[in-house]
Amino acid sequence: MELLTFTTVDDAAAKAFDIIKEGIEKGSIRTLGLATGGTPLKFYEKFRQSKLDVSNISTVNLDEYVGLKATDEHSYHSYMNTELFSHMNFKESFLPNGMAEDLEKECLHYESILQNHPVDVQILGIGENGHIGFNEPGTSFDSLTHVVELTESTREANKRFFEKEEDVPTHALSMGIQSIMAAKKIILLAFGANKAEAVKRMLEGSVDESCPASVLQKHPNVVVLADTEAASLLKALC
Ligand SMILES: N[C@@H]1[C@@H](O)[C@H](O)[C@@H](COP(=O)(O)O)O[C@@H]1O
Repeated sequence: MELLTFTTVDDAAAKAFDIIKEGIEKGSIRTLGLATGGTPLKFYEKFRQSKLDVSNISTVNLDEYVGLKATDEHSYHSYMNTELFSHMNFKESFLPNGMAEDLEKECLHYESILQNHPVDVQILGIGENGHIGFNEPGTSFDSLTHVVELTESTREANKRFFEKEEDVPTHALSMGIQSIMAAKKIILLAFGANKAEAVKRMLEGSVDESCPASVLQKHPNVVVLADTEAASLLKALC
């Protein structure tokens, strides 16, 4: 895994966008994997300001809450529309449908979308407990898209996007770890001191299902773009 550290989130987001822009312009990116949360917001700002032509590009998102309509302002559908999709001309964009009547069937359907749209570059954030997508600690490294019961720590961390913690959905649909690992390249963004422990476990800990992000040590092409705070516990930098 390659690690690049930056003094500002802005610089890290610019680097992430440069990698994506180059891949799109060279034609090596046809499908882009996208993430939500606070971490990629600056990256999306750079993306929408670029006015890059993405009419040949498909996108797939990592996850969606169960029980929120696409139009609900708290859904990841809404987040993506606001931050990126409504500003750009992507060919097509896919997110799991958290309102599907049969969630298990929806997971299989989403996996077939991923099979038909192999991800060239996947953007990832990381949870404070080392989760990627919504794959909480203990998730099998063999997992495909699945229904997840969110941990209290994840609901607590995400309550800032809602009026109150009770409003945070208890379940989500998430690409599995195996689905994420299928991407040809992964760019993981990590910002802030609250991510430092997870970043350390991801890069320097054992590869273990108790830290989902540690699986990335087994991927041949991962770049971690971190700010100095998120990288502050790493041995090489101490
Ligand atoms: N499902 C999302 C992840 O895709 C995200 O990477 C992570 C970190 O979120 P944030 O960027 O807001 O810290 O947790 C959320 O729960």
